[in-house]
This record gives sequence, C-alpha cells and structure tokens, in this order.
Amino acid sequence: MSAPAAPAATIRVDDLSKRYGRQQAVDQLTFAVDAGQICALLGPNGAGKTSTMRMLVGLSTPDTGTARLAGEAVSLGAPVLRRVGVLIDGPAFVPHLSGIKNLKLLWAAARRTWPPRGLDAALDLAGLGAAIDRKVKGYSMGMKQRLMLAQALMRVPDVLILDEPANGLDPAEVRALREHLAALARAGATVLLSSHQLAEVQQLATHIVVIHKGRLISTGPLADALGGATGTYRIQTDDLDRALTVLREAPGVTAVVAHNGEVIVTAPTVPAGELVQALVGARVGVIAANPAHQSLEDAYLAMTERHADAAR
Ligand SMILES: Nc1ncnc2c1ncn2[C@@H]1O[C@H](COP(=O)(O)OP(=O)(O)OP(=O)(O)O)[C@@H](O)[C@H]1O
Repeated sequence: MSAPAAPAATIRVDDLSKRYGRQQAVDQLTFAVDAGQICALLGPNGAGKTSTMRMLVGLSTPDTGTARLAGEAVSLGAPVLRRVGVLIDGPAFVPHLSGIKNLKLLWAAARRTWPPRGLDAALDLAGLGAAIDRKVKGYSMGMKQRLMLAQALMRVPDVLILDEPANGLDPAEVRALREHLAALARAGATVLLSSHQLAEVQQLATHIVVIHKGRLISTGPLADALGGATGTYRIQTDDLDRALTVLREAPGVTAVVAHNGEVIVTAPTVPAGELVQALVGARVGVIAANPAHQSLEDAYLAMTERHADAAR
C-alpha cells in the first residue's frame, strides 16, 4: 500500500491577533494561500508582516486565532515545519564555523542525512561562492542574509515563508531567485513572502495580502488589484495629435492624455472597439489598443492611503 499523500501545502491564518505591551502588532487577521500560489504580504513598516510570519512558523504564539500549515496548527517543533523553508530574522549561525558547516549543523538538527536534495541549487542562488567555506564571523550582513536564503531553500520545501528574501541581492540574483520561486510554485509549493520592492513583487506574486496596523485591508489575486483602472486604454497610433483630437470629441470619453507617444484614454462606458473604430473612421491608423493596468505601486498606495483616510 502506498503512503497517504501529504496534505496540500496550504497556509491559513484565522482571526490571528498578537499584542506586544500596548502595541497591537496583528489584529484579527484572516487570509489563506493555496498550493501553487506565490503570495506577497505587503504593508508599511510596522504593519505586522514579520509578527504574522513568526506566528506561522511557531517562533511566537498568537494571543488569539490560529495559524495553520497544510491543515496543521503550528507550534515550535510541529512536524509540519519539516516541510517548510523559513527565512525570518535568521537562525543564529555559529560564528567560528564556515557557512557550509553551519548549514550542515542546521540540517543535522532535523536528523537528516547530508546533503539535502536542494543544496547545490540553494548555494548557487545564495551566490556565496568560495566564501561558503569561510568562517561566518567574517561575513557581512548581506552574506549572512544569503546564507539564510540557502538554509531556507536547501530542503526543497513545499511551503516557503520568506521575510524580505531579496534583501542584499544584486539584480541578477534577484531574477534568479524569482525564477527559482516561480519554479517551486509551479511544482506545487506555496510561497508567502514579504517585500517592500513592489516592482519586483509585481513580477513574481500571483496573490497579495495587504495589511496596515495589523489589520487586513486587501487580499486576492494580483491581477484583481492591478485591474482597478477599468475603462482606461492605451492606444498606439500612427498620428498622435490627430488621435488626441478625435478621441476628445468621441462620445463617452472622460479623459484623454498623451503619454510616451501613446494615447491614454478613459471611457468607462465605451468598449475599446468603438474607440478604435472612431480613430479608423477618421483615418488614424491604430497600431495597438490595450487596457491600461495600473502598477502594483499605484494600487498599493491607493489602498493604504484610502485605509489611512478611513481610520482618521
Ligand atoms: N518583540 C516585540 N516586542 C515589542 N514590539 C514588537 C515586537 N515585535 C514587533 N513589535 C511591534 O509590532 C509592530 C509590528 O511589527 P512587525 O515587525 O511585525 O512589522 P513589519 O510589518 O514586519 O515591519 P517592517 O516592514 O518594518 O519589517 C511594530 O509596531 C513593532 O514595533
């Protein structure tokens, strides 16, 4: 008889709260991330991202509510944590041992045979090169961050909880990390990561959770957050000036501007096809017409500002 399949690597937080003294760090937070999703946990400094992640991996205990991984409530040493790659605060590395010996020590603590299956790929991504054989006490902050990343990835986890994983990486390394995480998610892993790099998140995340002062302000697919500009189109034509004139006179158009050689037109009640027809009818050649998506940065700032206004 074959072994029962492990439960799907879901992340689930229900009504989670945590207070430090008078500071409510996490406030009745509920969200879920399913297998195959890469979810970015976003929020201003002090919003409660790290506090949430710490509870998700048993490093701190919720005051109320539950944090579950693969359906199992999390506590320090819970068996489900063997399936999880974690980068938060960082393990305390032994300074007089080399990077690789530290990784070996951490792996041995889980009573497993060395080397882990994903070691080579994790070391490549961490990009420490020959420094992996040098003592950790000579590492810079950035090198320690890379060693933490290697530690999180070496086990080929099916749940990843990563607090600002791209910190200290150069652009090529950030891209390699992005591709690695995307490949893990395609293979069924579940990824929750925090980041302030919204352009990077936009390229990587499938879903977002936005929090502010410990409270949930938005959660859902990234595409939904970016689709806030419905009724706005970017139209590329062979005659910008004439296109502007024609569209300004077209019925239903509420705004027309030129941007980077294209026309940005807002017409909430008019299908894009009608705008194109109006241009073609006026002998303006249309090269491309696409819905204008806002950037994640725009969407995020609008969400957090709206929330701050409502709280005033
Ligand atoms: N151990 C602690 N003791 C006291 N206060 C804490 C502790 N950990 C977090 N806090 C407070 O809880 C709030 C949430 O902090 P947290 O680190 O979770 O935010 P964050 O969203 O991760 O911020 P950042 O983006 O700056 O890392 C902050 O006001 C912080 O000062």
